Amino acid sequence: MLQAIALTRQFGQHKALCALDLHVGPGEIFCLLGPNGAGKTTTINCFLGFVQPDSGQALVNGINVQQHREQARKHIAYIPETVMLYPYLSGLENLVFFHALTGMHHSRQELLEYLLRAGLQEDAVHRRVGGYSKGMRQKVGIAIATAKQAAVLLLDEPTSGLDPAASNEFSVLLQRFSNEGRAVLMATHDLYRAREVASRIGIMKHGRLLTVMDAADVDHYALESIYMEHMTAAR
Ligand SMILES: Nc1ncnc2c1ncn2[C@@H]1O[C@H](COP(=O)(O)OP(=O)(O)OP(=O)(O)O)[C@@H](O)[C@H]1O
Repeated sequence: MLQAIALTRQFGQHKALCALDLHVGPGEIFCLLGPNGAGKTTTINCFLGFVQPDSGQALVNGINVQQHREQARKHIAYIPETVMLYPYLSGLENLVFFHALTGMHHSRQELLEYLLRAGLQEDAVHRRVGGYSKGMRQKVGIAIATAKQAAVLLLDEPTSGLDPAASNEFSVLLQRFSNEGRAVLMATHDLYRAREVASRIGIMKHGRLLTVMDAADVDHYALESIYMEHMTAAR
């Protein structure tokens, strides 16, 4: 569903991505770990078509993003670290607005149900988003993503700043995405959450994917230890 083939991108003299190969299949949750500047966001931005690779390919459902950006984007839902919403509109009004942009046509009632399924409290649905917490805004983001019914979900540090309960609820929602056969690629600094939710975990550094492991094969301590080994190694 998601494939990076020798994805390479340089900014000035700096190599942000060095021949990155990555594959995320249907129903998989792939968590990308790595220090600041490792290239996680650049990878996601290549799949979104925000960044053009110098060489290599980013494929979404077999569609080359660089050649057919709009077509590829139809298959993608994206949740950034901070979901940008209209503060003077309610959660439901935001969802109605952003959903209309996808060209799909769910009824208001159906969209309301998407919001509730994303975990937004019923009494918040009609309140202005300006008064929402970060976790509540993320839930609207999840509802926008689920209502789009995209095959692929891209997330860039979606749980940063969420309290543990909200972060846990977020994991449950990701699991639901995965159970529906969607592919999920999530960049995160949260080793604990990655271990909890991922099917596979990749560690990036200096634009390279250093290792990929099945989450089931490591416990939290082992993951932290593998991560630290890579961070302290010369390369
Ligand atoms: N538009 C840009 N112009 C110049 N350099 C950039 C640009 N985008 C990314 N970079 C550089 O590419 C490298 C990788 O950045 P990227 O944002 O992909 O890292 P990251 O792993 O997501 O980091 P973080 O965990 O801090 O979000 C960094 O050195 C960054 O400064």
